[in-house]
Amino acid sequence: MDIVFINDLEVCTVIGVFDWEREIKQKLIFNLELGTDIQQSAKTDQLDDTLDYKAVSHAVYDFVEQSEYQLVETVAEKVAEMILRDFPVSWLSLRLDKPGAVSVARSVGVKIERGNRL
Ligand SMILES: Nc1nc2c(c(=O)[nH]1)N=C([C@H](O)[C@@H](O)CO)CN2
Repeated sequence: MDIVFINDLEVCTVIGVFDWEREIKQKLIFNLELGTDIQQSAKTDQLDDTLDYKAVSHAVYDFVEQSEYQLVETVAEKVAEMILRDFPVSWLSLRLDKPGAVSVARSVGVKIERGNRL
């Protein structure tokens, strides 16, 4: 299995459990490892034959920007479901940071793995 990665994708969105958090937008940062097969595209040198990291990045950005979940867990799960459904990805690792959410920590968040490693 090969990996296409996306680092430090930032999205401002409604996220959080407290009343004040429903009134503002906060930054979420995504780091993704996407399991796919890059061998065909390496032979043909054609974008159509690979996982387009630009297309995935914009799909994640648009999905999260329009979402209004309370927990980072839910955002992570829904983004993982969308990627596995809409792109040629068999397995993924997703780290979601909510920087500044806890005053005594630089960042907090979740990391999940979904799908099957081929
Ligand atoms: N495991 C989680 N813990 C907490 C979350 C969360 O999404 N997952 N969220 C909050 C609040 O929204 C917090 O980010 C506000 O500072 C608290 N704990």
